[in-house]
Formats: sequence, structure tokens, C-alpha cells
Amino acid sequence: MKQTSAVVASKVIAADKAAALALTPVSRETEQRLDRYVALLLEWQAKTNLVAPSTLPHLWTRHISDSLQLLDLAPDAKIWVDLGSGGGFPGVVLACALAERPGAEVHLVERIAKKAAFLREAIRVTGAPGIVHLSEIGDIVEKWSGGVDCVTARALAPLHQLIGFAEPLVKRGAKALFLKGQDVEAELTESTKYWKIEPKLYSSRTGGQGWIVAIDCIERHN
Ligand SMILES: C[S@@+](CC[C@H](N)C(=O)[O-])C[C@H]1O[C@@H](n2cnc3c(N)ncnc32)[C@H](O)[C@@H]1O
Repeated sequence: MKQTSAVVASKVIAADKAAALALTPVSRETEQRLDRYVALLLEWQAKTNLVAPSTLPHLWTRHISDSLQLLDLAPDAKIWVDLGSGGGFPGVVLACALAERPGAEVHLVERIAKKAAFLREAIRVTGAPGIVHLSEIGDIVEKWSGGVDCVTARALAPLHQLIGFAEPLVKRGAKALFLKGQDVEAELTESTKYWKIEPKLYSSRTGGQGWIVAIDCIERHN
């Protein structure tokens, strides 16, 4: 029997979702929130470029599992700040999963108004504990007044710049978790020219050539 391309596409996405949930299991409630987020993202993707179109068939493994794996590295963190959230990775995904953690909140920082509008809608439809800030990162982190347990970023900037963005929050006790690609070693070498850091490096659970850089102390070289 001949299958339409829409049927084939939905089977590819279903298989990818099953693979993602095997890698990074979530509760039934979180899965339902993530389903609502994915449906909204696919709807908005037609008019706003939120993720690279070539990655859409692998949205669950490439983007959702990639984001979810951070939770294990900060199991007690309640207050999260995601820098340059864009289409919501990792911030909205973390908020969906953290909805069951009492007192949890995820702050999403994004400077483009259209993307911030999408993030607000994603938080509304999922009911996740997210707070969207339409702002430049530099403007908001310098003035951050509350406590922060964990600061995240993915696909935002070279590592030495991410460290600079996160420094005010790490100085107040936050742990930084940055999702990085295959050039991580070179980025770490470059970063040590500017910063005194003792990073921990974890290979991505979702395969490929991804890495997570974890940092909990940042000092400038004199
Ligand atoms: C390449 S996208 C990555 C989005 C998302 N983190 C992901 O992995 O899919 C980077 C996002 O960061 C935002 N951004 C870049 N520099 C920023 C800044 N200085 N302040 C706030 N947002 C910024 C951009 O508007 C964009 O949406």
C-alpha cells in the first residue's frame, strides 16, 4: 500500500518521540505538556523560523531530549534562567518538566519580540512555570535581584562569551550548564585565556557530537 508523505512524516516523528522518551523519560503529565508545546511550535514554525527546518523530523531527539538531559545535572535546582531561549530550547522544555517540582520557575531571556511572543504562548498553552523576559541578556543579568540556582544556554555564543553572560549569576551561587557542539575543546582553551574556571565536561546523552559544559565558579584573570 502506498503511503502519503504526511503519513510517513508522522511515523518518523512518532518513532523519534519514542526514541527521545527512551533516552530521557518523563512523566505522563510532562509528556502531555511537551506534546502541546511541539504542536504550537510546528504551527508557528510555518510563519517564524524557530528551529532549523532540517531538524524538524528529529525535534524530539535533537531538541527535546537535548534539553531534558540537563535536569539530571542540577537535580535540586528550582530557579533556572535560560539565556537566548529562541524557540524554547532548553528553557520551555525544562519548564514543562519542572512543573511538578514545587517552587520551580524558569526565566526565559530573549531579545526578539516575535520569539518572546512565541515563548509566552508556549508557557500559556503548557501551563509550565515559565517567565518570559523580552530583554538583552546583559541588561537583565546585571540587575538580577532574586536567587538563581542554574543558568543555561544553547546555540547562543562562543563559550567565552557565555561565561561572561553568566558570570553575574554564577557569582551569586548559580551553576552554569551550556550545551555545546564538537568544537568544545577549542572553545574551552579559548575561554581559559579570559576566565579562571574549573569546568566539568559531559558527553551528550542524545548521541551525536554534543557536550555539556558545567561550571560553578567563574573568576576573571587579573
Ligand atoms: C541561535 S538561537 C538559539 C535558540 C535556542 N537556545 C536553541 O537552542 O534553539 C539564539 C537566540 O538567542 C537570542 N539572543 C542572542 N543574543 C541575545 C542577547 N544578547 N540577549 C537576548 N537574546 C539574545 C537570539 O535572538 C536567538 O533567538
